[in-house]
Amino acid sequence: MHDVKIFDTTLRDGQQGKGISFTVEDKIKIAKLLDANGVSYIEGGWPGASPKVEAFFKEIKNVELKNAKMVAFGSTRRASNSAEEDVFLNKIVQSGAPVACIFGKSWDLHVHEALKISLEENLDVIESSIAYLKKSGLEVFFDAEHFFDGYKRNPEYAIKCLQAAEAGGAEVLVLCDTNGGTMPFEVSEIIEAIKPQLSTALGIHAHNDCELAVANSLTAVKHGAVQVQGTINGFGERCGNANLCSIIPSLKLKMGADIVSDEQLQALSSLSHHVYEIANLSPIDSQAYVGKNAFAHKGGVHVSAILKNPETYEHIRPELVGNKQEVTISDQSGLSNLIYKAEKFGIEIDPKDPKLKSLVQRTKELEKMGFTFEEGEASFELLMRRKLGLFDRSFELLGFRVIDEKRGHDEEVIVEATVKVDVNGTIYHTAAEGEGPVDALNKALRKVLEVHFPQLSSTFLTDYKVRVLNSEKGTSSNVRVLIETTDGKKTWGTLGVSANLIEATWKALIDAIEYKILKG
Ligand SMILES: CC(=O)SCCNC(=O)CCNC(=O)[C@H](O)C(C)(C)COP(=O)(O)OP(=O)(O)OC[C@H]1O[C@@H](n2cnc3c(N)ncnc32)[C@H](O)[C@@H]1OP(=O)(O)O
Ligand SMILES: CC(=O)C(=O)O
Repeated sequence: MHDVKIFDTTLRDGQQGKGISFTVEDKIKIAKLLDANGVSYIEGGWPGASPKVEAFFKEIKNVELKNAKMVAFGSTRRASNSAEEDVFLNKIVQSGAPVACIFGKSWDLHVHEALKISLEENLDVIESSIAYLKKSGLEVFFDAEHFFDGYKRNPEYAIKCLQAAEAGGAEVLVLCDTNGGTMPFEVSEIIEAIKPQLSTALGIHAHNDCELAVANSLTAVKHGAVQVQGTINGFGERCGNANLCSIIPSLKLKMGADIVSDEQLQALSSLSHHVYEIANLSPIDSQAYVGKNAFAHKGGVHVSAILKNPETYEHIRPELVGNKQEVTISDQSGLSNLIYKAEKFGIEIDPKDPKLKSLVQRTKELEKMGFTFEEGEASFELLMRRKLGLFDRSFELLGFRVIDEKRGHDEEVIVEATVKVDVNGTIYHTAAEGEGPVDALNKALRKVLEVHFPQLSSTFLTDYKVRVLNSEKGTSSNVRVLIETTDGKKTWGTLGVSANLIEATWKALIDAIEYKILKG
């Protein structure tokens, strides 16, 4: 495989995605991560477009980058002025970035409709803009905007635009699928058709409007492209840009391109999550390679096979990209799912133990009632231990009562819970007020339990979700309550199902507490 360079545009095109806005500090953090992860070029933004971009370029000069070069983005010059006079081209030069990437028109429609200049004038605009940046000492890439659409309408003119960029001295001619509507077979055909007419290296910049940006990028590389532009997690305008979190492992593991080291590849999942966190977005669990579910197995047939050999249902070992294998428990589980989980929980089992078969059945019955153990794994571990005779309750409930009292439209609700429990033969009766019924119950219960089990004092609820299961029954529907609890180090999920919201909550709460007591 020929040499391929990764060009990241998360900080420029990625930020053109709706809902994504990075501060200068965010951009510095991301640039450092990209550099550490082996990216060759980092496009920092369009100097002159916003003061934030200029502040970024000023700030990034103080950061020592080990792998990557900074790139300043912009457009070809305005037709009404020379390149030397062009405000934006001069902003690129002043940014201090050693590399410039400018976009220019290669679709005649855009020249006529958007720029409103002649086709000849546009060729001069492209060549003179690039020549000026080259003369200013920069490495220059030309983003041929709408190249594939332009080529399909007027191939001669689209090629002339690339040749004008070549004449100006561009180091790489980047073919842009700006509207994201090109098919991979078109990318193959068009690249093969233009190659003989050019002597400059090609790059690819694909958008994801047909969910093909990654496929188009890899196809372009297969046909000789030496630069792939994309963004972390595929952030970008409309449906996003080509996702580098898929392109990097595909290039390295499937196409043999030596673009990042093994260690950098292992940091990919973490890079993806960091960038989501900085962008204040929730990660997409089903994301290829780096998503939480990318190697999660649910069907019993799959789990049975991966226990024998993971290659049966995994296209790569998850550790190569810093991800991990997971097995979930559901109504589609078989004995193999349970065996896998038992090992994970540290429970020694005899696979022939008939209790396991009855646990598979019980799991399916509970799932039918509305339990989803995929999210309530701690509840499943307790169920498994109970079924195998490996778990005794730490306390017995003798009763609880929750009172909600409201005495007028504008009055606050007063909530009080009383709890009666037996701990090691001693009976306790406690009461507490709370912000709501869950809070009051939790407080009343903890008054007793934290005395006997001090480890509980470090635990608190981080999430509480309620889902109505059979909504056609209206207010008498079953509800599922999912609780997430943490002790600061570990987080675990528990659940309860009932037609009564308080009862469903109680079950989830008790499992959360029992789980912590069990784990010490
Ligand atoms: C495919 C891409 O993603 S390209 C990058 C797109 N990103 C952005 O646009 C984000 C940053 N942009 C901006 O902040 C602003 O658009 C600016 C500062 C660049 C320009 O702002 P304004 O001068 O107010 O112009 P406005 O945004 O209304 O229109 C864009 C202008 O650029 C011109 N233009 C578009 N492409 C090019 C090009 N390749 N070369 C030269 N001029 C171009 C348009 O014809 C239009 O000019 P006009 O005002 O004479 O009609
Ligand atoms: C240049 C660019 O961002 C595009 O054509 O999509």
